[in-house]
Amino acid sequence: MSDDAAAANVVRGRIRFQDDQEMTMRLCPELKQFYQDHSLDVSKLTTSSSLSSPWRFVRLNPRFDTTETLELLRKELVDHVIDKNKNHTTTIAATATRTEQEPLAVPWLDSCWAFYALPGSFSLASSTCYRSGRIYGMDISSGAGIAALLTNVHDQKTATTNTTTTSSDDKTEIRVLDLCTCPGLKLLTMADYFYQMSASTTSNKSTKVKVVGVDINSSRMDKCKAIVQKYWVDSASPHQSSAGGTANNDVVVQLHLADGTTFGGPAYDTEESLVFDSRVAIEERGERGERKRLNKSARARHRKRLRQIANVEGMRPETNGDDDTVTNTNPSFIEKFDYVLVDAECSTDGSFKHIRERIKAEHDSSTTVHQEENRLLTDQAKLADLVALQKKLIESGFRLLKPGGSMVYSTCSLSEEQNEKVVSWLLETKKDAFLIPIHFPSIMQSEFVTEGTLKGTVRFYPNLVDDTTSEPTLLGDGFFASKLGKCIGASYEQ
Ligand SMILES: C[S@@+](CC[C@H](N)C(=O)[O-])C[C@H]1O[C@@H](n2cnc3c(N)ncnc32)[C@H](O)[C@@H]1O
Repeated sequence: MSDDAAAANVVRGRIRFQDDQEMTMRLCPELKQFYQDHSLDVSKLTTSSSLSSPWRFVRLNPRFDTTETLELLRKELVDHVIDKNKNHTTTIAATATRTEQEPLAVPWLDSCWAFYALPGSFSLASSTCYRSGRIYGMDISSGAGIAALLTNVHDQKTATTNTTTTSSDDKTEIRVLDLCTCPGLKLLTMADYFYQMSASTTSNKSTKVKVVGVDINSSRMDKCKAIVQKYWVDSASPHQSSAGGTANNDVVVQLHLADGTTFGGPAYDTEESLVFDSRVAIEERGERGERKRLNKSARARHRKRLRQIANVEGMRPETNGDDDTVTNTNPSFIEKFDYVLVDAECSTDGSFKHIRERIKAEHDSSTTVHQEENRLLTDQAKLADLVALQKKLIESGFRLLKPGGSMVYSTCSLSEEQNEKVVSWLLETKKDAFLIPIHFPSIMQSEFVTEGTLKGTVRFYPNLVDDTTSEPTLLGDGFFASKLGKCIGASYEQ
């Protein structure tokens, strides 16, 4: 075997090299060292175009008929294959594999999450299903993080029919917080999960769910608002909406433009931060019949309505339950949450898109943003600032978690400093915090999904293996996830 051929072999967590690429690009030495230190053998990298997943993952929007969406997707995939093969004389049936023509259900995640894999070459931007909001583009590793947060059983092979832990009949509201929410794909996954639960419930007593997203970045928040509305989170279904049907008020989505490290604290002003509420969007759509750009007076009414909601629900001093006296030196002024996601700002070094951009940045002086990102990994002072922010975010998320609730801390970094060490820090500083093991039995035997260096956490390494076989495993991007619980009551074992 030649050296190049040997390099093309994939071992755990390593990037696949293609020896037919002419141009070899190299990372700056520090960055190269970083990846080597984190199990990514990047001694030689090919052109940026080769550094991508064989798969593109999508999730189906439950507000549309899923059989219909899958049928439409199938047609789009066939067109895609025709397009790819149009310069070849052989027939499509002879050249296209099943995996190219079928949306493939991800076998290792419960089907309630509706994740499908499409060929990596399929363009979402030109897909009608995507443009009409029938499918979301979302990596499967991120999906696994949400499954870990909202369910106890994470793996398809062991999942039972009822995976929810939340549909207790005597509970009136489930509260979910996404502390770093933009652009909002995980927020939508959570809202959709509860939407499906409420749509399928047979109980007369409906469970109300509030999903609250927080982010500090205003341009990302604008994008998030657009995404939330694109996917009809503020409606039962696009068909029902255009036909004047009922909207879904059981799952409310709220967005706050705010600093997650102080959100809900004493000096915190909900009235200022609330920028979207799905109930207001539903009311406005009811008045106007369809979504249009708001004019000046409509914008003023919109602000007023949001303020009214914020006033009613916002600055509510919490009751002095015995749970808070121990954990909370910074009492919260909003009701606490059953589920908290802290998908923290990170150095993004596990993500395909960012790795690609990083490599380009090292060779192209015009891409200064990504050169700056590269420095995040190699400049110790910048890394320390980032870790300090992550600690504040995880601490804030834990402060806002109800005793008995669950929280996921995740990043798309492979760095221990930003992952296991942040979680260990929280466990050491909060006496009522404990780790809940995340387990995906069928894939954790694969070379790309392992337990983290902290027992019970999980690491997904970016999967660049061309596993487009008849029974592919379907793994995605680099990701780290940990699940934490909060003890109930003041007297607990340390
Ligand atoms: C990894 S991204 C989140 C991705 C998002 N969870 C999703 O699935 O679409 C991290 C986000 O954290 C936000 N962020 C950074 N510092 C923050 C802070 N102090 N408070 C709230 N959000 C913050 C960034 O603006 C960014 O949108």
